[in-house]
Amino acid sequence: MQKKLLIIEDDPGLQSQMRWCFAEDVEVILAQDHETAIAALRRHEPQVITLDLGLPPDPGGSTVGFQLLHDLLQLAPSTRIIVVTGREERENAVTAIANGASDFYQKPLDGDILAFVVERAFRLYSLEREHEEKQQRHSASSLKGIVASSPQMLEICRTVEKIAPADVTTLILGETGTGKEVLAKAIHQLSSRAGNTFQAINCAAIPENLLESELFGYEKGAFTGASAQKKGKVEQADGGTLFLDEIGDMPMPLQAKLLRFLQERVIERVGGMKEIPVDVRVVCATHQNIQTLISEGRFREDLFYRVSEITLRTPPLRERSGDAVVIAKYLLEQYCKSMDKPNMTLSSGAVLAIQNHKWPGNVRELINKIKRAVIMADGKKIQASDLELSEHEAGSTDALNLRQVRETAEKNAIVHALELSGHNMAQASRLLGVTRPTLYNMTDKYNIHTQSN
Ligand SMILES: Nc1ncnc2c1ncn2[C@@H]1O[C@H](COP(=O)(O)OP(=O)(O)OP(=O)(O)O)[C@@H](O)[C@H]1O
Repeated sequence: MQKKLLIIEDDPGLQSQMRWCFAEDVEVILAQDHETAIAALRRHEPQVITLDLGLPPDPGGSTVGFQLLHDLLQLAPSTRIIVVTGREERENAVTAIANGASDFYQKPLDGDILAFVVERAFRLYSLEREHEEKQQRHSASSLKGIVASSPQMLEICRTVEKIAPADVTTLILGETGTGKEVLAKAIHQLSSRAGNTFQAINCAAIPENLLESELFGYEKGAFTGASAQKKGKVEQADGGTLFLDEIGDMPMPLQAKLLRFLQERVIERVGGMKEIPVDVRVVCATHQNIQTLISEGRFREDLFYRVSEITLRTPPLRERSGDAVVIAKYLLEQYCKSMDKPNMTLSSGAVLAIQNHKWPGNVRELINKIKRAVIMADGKKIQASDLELSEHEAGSTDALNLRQVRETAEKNAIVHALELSGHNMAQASRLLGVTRPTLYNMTDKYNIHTQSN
C-alpha cells in the first residue's frame, strides 16, 4: 500500500520544510486551508495527516483547526491525524486528542522527530487495518453451513449459540431461501440432542390428507393401504429435533393436534388407541406473516405462542450488508473444487452486480447463479454476465438513466451530511465540499427537509 501523508499547513515556509522530512516511500500531499484539505482527503485518501490548528481565516486561533479535525474524522474516521501545535498550546493538544486526533507534535520543527512520529502513525494505521481484517475473519459465523459477515446475521448466530443448549421451542421467520433450515440444523447440532436425529418435514409440500399420518404415523389397517404400522416424523425424531418447515401452511385440524402434542408431549398414531410419549425439541419456520394468518383465522393464536418461545428473524439477503459477496466467494471456492475448475475469481463488475442485485430468491438464488457462472465462464474471471446479472443494476430497473443515478446519489449524500452535522447547514456544506447557497439550492431541488424549511 502506497503511504500517503497529507500536510495541512498554511505557512508556505513550513510547508516546504516539512515536505522534505519524510522517507522516499511516502507520497506527500499539501493543503493550506479547510477547503483544500477536504478536497485532498477526498482525492488522495491519505492514511496519515498532520494538521496545523492555526489555519485561515483564524491563523492565530484554533477554531478552524478543530472544525477541520472534526470534519476530517467524519469523512475518514480511521485516518491517523497528528495535530501540530505551538509551544504554548499544550491545552489545545490535549483537547485535540480528546476529539479524535491520534497524536500531537509541538513546534518548532525538528525533521527527525516529525518523521519518527509520522512513521509511527503509518505503522499503527497498518496494524489497525490488519487487526480489523482479522476481526472480520474471526467474526465470520462459526455455525456450520452459515457464511456471514453482516452484523445482522452474526447477531442471529450468537442468539442461536445461546438458545441451542436450552430446550426451547423456536420459530424462525424469514423469506424463502434465507437459511431457516440451516439455522434449525445449527440449533440441533449445538444442542445436547446433536448425537440423535434431526427430522425435517415441509408442511406445505405434503397433501393435507397425508400430513397427519406423515407427522404422527399410523397403525396397520388404519386406512386403505395401511398394510403395516408406520412411525411418523415426530416419533422418528424421538430424542432429537423435529423441524416443521412452512408451519403457516398447516391445516387447522392438524394445528389442534400439534398443539396437544406440544402441551402433553404424547402422540397417537392414526388409527391407534394408545398415547405414546415422545421427547423432541421442536423448531418451526415459515416465510408467511403469522400475525396476518392469525387475524385471518388461518393460524391458531395459542399454537403461535406455543411454538414461538423464541423467535428468530432471518433478514433477506439484500438487507445484510456485505453478506451476498462473502457468500458468493465462499460458494465460488466450493464449486471450483467440486467442478475441478481451480482459481476462478469474481471480476469487480461481478462483485458490483452481486452487491446491487435485490436477491428475491435469497441465498438459494445466489447458489444457482454461482453454479451457473462456474460452468459458463470462459476464463478464470467471472463476469456479471456469467451470473446473468447487470453491473448497472442499481436496485431499480430504471436506474440506468445517468441523470437519475446522479440525482439519487446526490440526494443520499445530502441527507447523510445533514444527519452527520445535526442539520447544521454550514457544516453539512463543508462536508459535501459545496457552498452553503448551493446546498440550499439542492435541498430545495430535492425537497429535502432542513431545520429551516
Ligand atoms: N448464510 C449462508 N451461508 C451459506 N449457505 C447458506 C446460507 N444460508 C442459506 N444457505 C444455503 O441456501 C440454501 C437455502 O437455505 P435454507 O433451505 O436453509 O433456506 P430456507 O429459508 O429454509 O428456505 P425455504 O423457506 O425455501 O425452505 C441451502 O442450500 C443453504 O445451505
